This record gives sequence, structure tokens and C-alpha cells, in this order.
Amino acid sequence: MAPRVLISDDLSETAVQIFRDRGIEVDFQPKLGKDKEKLLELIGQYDGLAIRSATKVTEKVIAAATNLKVIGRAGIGVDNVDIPAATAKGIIVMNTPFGNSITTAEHAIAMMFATARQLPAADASTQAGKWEKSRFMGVEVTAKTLGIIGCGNIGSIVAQRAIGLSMKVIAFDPFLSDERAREMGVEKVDLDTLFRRADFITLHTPLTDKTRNVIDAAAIAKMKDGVRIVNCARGGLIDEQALRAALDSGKVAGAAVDVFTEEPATSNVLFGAPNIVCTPHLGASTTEAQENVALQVAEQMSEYLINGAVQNALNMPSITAEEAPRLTPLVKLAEQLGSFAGQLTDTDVKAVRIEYEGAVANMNTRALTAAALAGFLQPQLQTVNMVSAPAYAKERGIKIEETRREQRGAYESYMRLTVVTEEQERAVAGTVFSDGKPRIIQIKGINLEAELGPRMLYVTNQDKPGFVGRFASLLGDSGVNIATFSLGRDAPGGSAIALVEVDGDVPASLVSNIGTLPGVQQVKPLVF
Ligand SMILES: NC(=O)c1ccc[n+]([C@@H]2O[C@H](COP(=O)([O-])OP(=O)(O)OC[C@H]3O[C@@H](n4cnc5c(N)ncnc54)[C@H](O)[C@@H]3O)[C@@H](O)[C@H]2O)c1
Ligand SMILES: O=C(O)[C@H](O)COP(=O)(O)O
Repeated sequence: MAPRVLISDDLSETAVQIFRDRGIEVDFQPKLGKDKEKLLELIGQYDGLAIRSATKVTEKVIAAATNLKVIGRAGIGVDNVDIPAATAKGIIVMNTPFGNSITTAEHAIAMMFATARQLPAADASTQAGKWEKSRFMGVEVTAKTLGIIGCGNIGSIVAQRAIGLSMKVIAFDPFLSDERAREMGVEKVDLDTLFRRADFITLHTPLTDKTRNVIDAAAIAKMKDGVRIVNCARGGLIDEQALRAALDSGKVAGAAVDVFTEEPATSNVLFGAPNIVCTPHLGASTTEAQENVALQVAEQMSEYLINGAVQNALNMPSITAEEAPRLTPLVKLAEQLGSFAGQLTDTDVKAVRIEYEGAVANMNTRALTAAALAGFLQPQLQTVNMVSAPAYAKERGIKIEETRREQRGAYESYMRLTVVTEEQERAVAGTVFSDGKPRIIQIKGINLEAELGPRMLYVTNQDKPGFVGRFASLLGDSGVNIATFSLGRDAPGGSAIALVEVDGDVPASLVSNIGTLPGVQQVKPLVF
């Protein structure tokens, strides 16, 4: 059946066309995101959800989204999506991190000019027939200092444009390297210095616990008298009450705000303040940006739903369209190794070590590790997948170790997963043969070669004559057909392993009977 996607916000029709061209069924309901009840009622039908900022993808929505595999944000900010809840449910959350950056940077520059020259108020007054030439005295931006808080994609475009306007640009961003700042012609400063020196301040950070109210009364007190402030990033970065007071007192000469603590902002403490310019979250609203993000999100979501390629996900390593087909059998192998180890581990796990050797070491091992962890955790947590597994492992305090090395043995690609518990380490290794099928090639250091089927029996025993015959007879007498039989041992008379694919369920009584055969140490039915 074709995957189904719901578009619940006002995306460009380009997205609809792309989904259809890719054979995906699409429901375009641009107002649905604002109707919480309806969204809850319908979301269970869809494999994908494409949104902007109006749809709030809460924990409740995610709980109701029984088929959802991917949420695509046609834009940058994902603060309207409960990412931990999506991750826990194995739903990928992806965005389009660059599609609207230029447009938003241009809006910030436009807003800076709007407040420098009081354009909206001057427009309203002129159209009211007042011709108040002396009321609207402005300031130049040339040679003024612009303080940028958050110098990532948008902040750095703003910096470039501001330098073009002959402004001096200073920036505060804990993740901005000296080299990058030099390249951009930006002076890196601490936050207090920025507050002290800037004539204009523009915000371009996400809203986090650290950035919430980064501009509050105390910060405003440190600023120059007559400073002008622009916020085209997120509501919540500015304490709106404090800004209102500073606009009223004249400490802040002007502010231009595109984003509000509560949106849609139909009333706000800032409305009506002197020299305030407000726009209704228009930062990304240009034809060009909306085409970019709609096209990109639809392509990314389609690639994932159809080919398993992952791009710009916030909760899962990327898998390119080129590597997706090459990675598929290795993902399966990683899941099988994880599942094998997971089904044999009952005690508390301290660490999972995954070694990649040969060609696989140069591939996307983050995705493979996520697959191995998913396989490992599935016996305990049925709904876990590659998206949610790393977070679950972390939550459970399981240390993940990953090593990569050149080919040493006969296999072009070799993967070994070791589970470390308080008592022991248990390793299982595998490869993918040229037929594209995964094989288990080593268990606890013992070589063998087995393709895993849906139902397997794992038996460890002492290597003694007669075991195989007695074991096969027991299965046969119980009407359990053997599909494949793989044997391995460390030395004659030493430890041996039998990995057997069977055609039907193995009753518990048969498992205990096998356990009573001479020399048998462990019998475990496994499912894959
Ligand atoms: N108004 C709109 O319509 C609109 C449109 C697009 C993006 N946005 C918003 O703009 C913001 C920036 O987007 P971006 O694409 O540039 O993101 P980005 O991730 O490229 O850049 C954000 C920068 O903020 C920095 N940062 C993080 N914590 C910080 C802190 N405590 N202090 C200072 N800097 C900090 C990061 O290091 C990073 O460089 C986001 O909040 C995004 O949601 C708004
Ligand atoms: O984070 C973003 O991309 C912007 O806030 C744009 O939001 P919008 O898509 O709702 O205009």
C-alpha cells in the first residue's frame, strides 16, 4: 500500500505535487494543524506528517499517531514538535535547515531599517493625511555597531548583509570559532560586552533553557541608551514586559518583533508601545523560501518513506539516498547481531561494544550502531527502532562503544557485537555475503556459518560423539522439522555450538528435553 502523508499547515502546493509524483497519497489540509481535536482524530491514518509552525505535535498527538514514521518540518524551528516523545515512538523528525535562512535574514535587516526609520508608523501617519515630517526623525545604520546573538546560519547571513551596509558587527555565540568569526569579519565578544557596545541588537538563537529571556530587564539595563532590538528568531528570547517598560521609558529607542511568547499573538503587552514594529511570524514568508522548504521537506520525507534515506533528521543519523541500498543488508545484519545478543542476555547490561572491520568500517556506522541497538533492545522493548534505540540505551545507562578498523581476516566486511554485563562478555559476529544475505560467522569466539531464519534453536554443549544424532531425533520425534543446521566448536572435545533453523514452534517441553541430553549446557529458542 502506498504511504500516506498529511500536510496540516500552509505549505506550497509544490509539496503536494512532489508527494504525488513519488506515488505517495497526500492529504493537503492547510488549516487542520490549528484544529487539535480533528488532528488527534485523523493522525492515526498517516505515515508522514508535513508541518510548519502552526501544527503543535504534542505528546498526545504522537500517542495517537499509530502509523506515523516521519514528521517533516518545512522550516527550521522544531519547538512545536515533542521530539523526545517522537523519538521514544521511533518517529523521525526532520527539518529543512537552510531553505528559509536568507529570507529570514532579509526580514531581520528589513526590521532593523523599519525601526531605525519608524517606517510603519510613518506610513500610517502619512496615509492618515498628517504629513508629520519632524515626528519621524530616524538614525543611520552606517558605522553603527550591530550585536548579533546567535551567529549560526541566519545570524551569519545577517552579519554579511550588515557588513555590506558598513556596520561594525560584533557577535556572541558560544559555538562560534575564532576562525569562522575572522572569515566573516565579525568580532567575537561576550554577552555583556555586546550589550554595552551595540547600537542595534538582533537575535538568532533557538529558544532553549539558556536563551530564554536572554534579553530581560537586567540585560536591558546594561545596554546603551537608545538601543534598538530586533527579534526574528523565537518568542521567549525577550522578556516582553521588560521590553515594553524600556520602550515606554525610552531606554530602548525601538524594537522590531516577528515572534512572540504566545502565537498567534492576537494581543500582546508590546502592542501599542512607542516605536514598536510587529509582524506575524513572517520571517520565512517569501515565495522563494516557501518553495525551497516545501520542495525540500517533500523530497526528504518521500526518500525516507520509499527508500529509507534519512536527511536532516534531528533524532537519527543521516543515510543518503546513495548509501541506503548498500546499507540495507548491513542494517539487517546489525539488527540480527543485536537481536541475537539481546535474546541471550538476561542480566543488567553495562555496555554494548560494536566493532566494524573492513569495508563496513568506512560506511555509515552510526546508522548501523543504531540498528544493532534496536535489535538488541527489541526483545525487551518491542516498539523500539533505529530512531529510538540510542536514546533508550542512554536512558538505561548502557555505554555504547564503537570501533572501526581495516580488514584483517577473510571477510570484506566484518561486524562484531559484544555485550558486557557484570558477569561476562558475550560476542557475536557476522558478515554479508555476495548474495546480499547476512550470516552469523562467530559466536563466543567459535566459528560457524549460519543464515538466520524466523525461528532458530541455539544450543551450547560439550563436543561429544552422539549429540547431533540424539538432538535431531528428539526434534524429529516431536514433529519439528530442521530447515538448516550449523555447527561449530573451539576444539575437539571442547565447547560446541549448534544453531538450527526450525520450521515450527519449539514447545517448552521439547526445550527442556533437549536440555537433559548429555553434555548440553544451554538451549534457547530464538526468533528473528
Ligand atoms: N521568524 C521566522 O520565521 C524564523 C525563520 C527561520 C528561523 N527562525 C529561527 O531563527 C533561529 C536561528 O535559526 P538558524 O537557522 O540560524 O539556527 P542555527 O542553529 O544555524 O543557529 C543558531 C545559533 O545559535 C547559537 N546559540 C545556541 N545557544 C546560544 C546561546 N545560549 N547564546 C548565543 N548563541 C547561541 C548556536 O551556536 C548557533 O550558531 C531559530 O530559532 C529558528 O527557529 C525563525
Ligand atoms: O523556524 C522557522 O523555520 C520559522 O519560524 C518559520 O516558521 P513558519 O514556517 O511557520 O513560517
